[in-house]
Amino acid sequence: MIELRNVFHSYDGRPVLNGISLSLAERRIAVLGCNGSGKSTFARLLNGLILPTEGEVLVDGHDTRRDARAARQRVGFVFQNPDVQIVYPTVAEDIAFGLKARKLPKEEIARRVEAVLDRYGLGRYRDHPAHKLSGGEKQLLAIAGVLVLEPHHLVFDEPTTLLDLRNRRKVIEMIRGLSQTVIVVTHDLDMVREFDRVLVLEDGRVVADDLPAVAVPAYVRRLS
Ligand SMILES: Nc1ncnc2c1ncn2[C@@H]1O[C@H](COP(=O)(O)OP(=O)(O)OP(=O)(O)O)[C@@H](O)[C@H]1O
Repeated sequence: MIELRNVFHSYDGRPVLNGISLSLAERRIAVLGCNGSGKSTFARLLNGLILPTEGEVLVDGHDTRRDARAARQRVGFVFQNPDVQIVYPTVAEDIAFGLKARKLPKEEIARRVEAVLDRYGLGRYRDHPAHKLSGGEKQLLAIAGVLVLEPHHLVFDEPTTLLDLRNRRKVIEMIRGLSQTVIVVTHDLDMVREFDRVLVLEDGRVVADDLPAVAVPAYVRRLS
């Protein structure tokens, strides 16, 4: 479970999140909101990429400030743009990167990389230059590179925004098949219809927190 306790965040003294308290335990949680409402800031607080200006974020009881490493290892983060996440020349090397950083034995790294390549249909790209993949394939690679680390929770920041229809479907399928808790920031209202919970942010506050059937229409009404 990820818990936010009276969380505030400001950039250079300008408040962006204003006193959010939530327990996130459902398997599929979406975060909706207009541009600038604070969604990315919210998402980044969940794995300690950003620390709250005030308040606390706890990941399975680990405080992202005091126990940053343990908190971070539990929450995988997938950025909107996979280019910021892909750092190594080939697909297999890129997936292995996070495991090497954790100093796991070579055999275990090889085993886990192969398992993820197979599972997500990336096997044929094993030795392929990562920068030559299509946008959708890059997004799948970025997700695979996070999943290989076996996080308990996954945060996606607008995972389908840059994708065409076919790749959008692939990524949605991939997310659907995950066993972890998944928190997705998105503008994709279709994707969230099957989720367990939808949060709507406005000016850094949660203005709706409900099942999709209730929260999505509430969000659409607020837009009009
Ligand atoms: N690093 C930063 N420094 C200063 N201001 C920032 C920074 N990151 C975000 N902001 C500002 O904080 C506010 C909230 O930004 P945030 O990216 O969290 O919103 P968002 O809901 O994800 O928006 P979008 O849908 O456009 O991605 C915006 O006004 C933004 O300009």
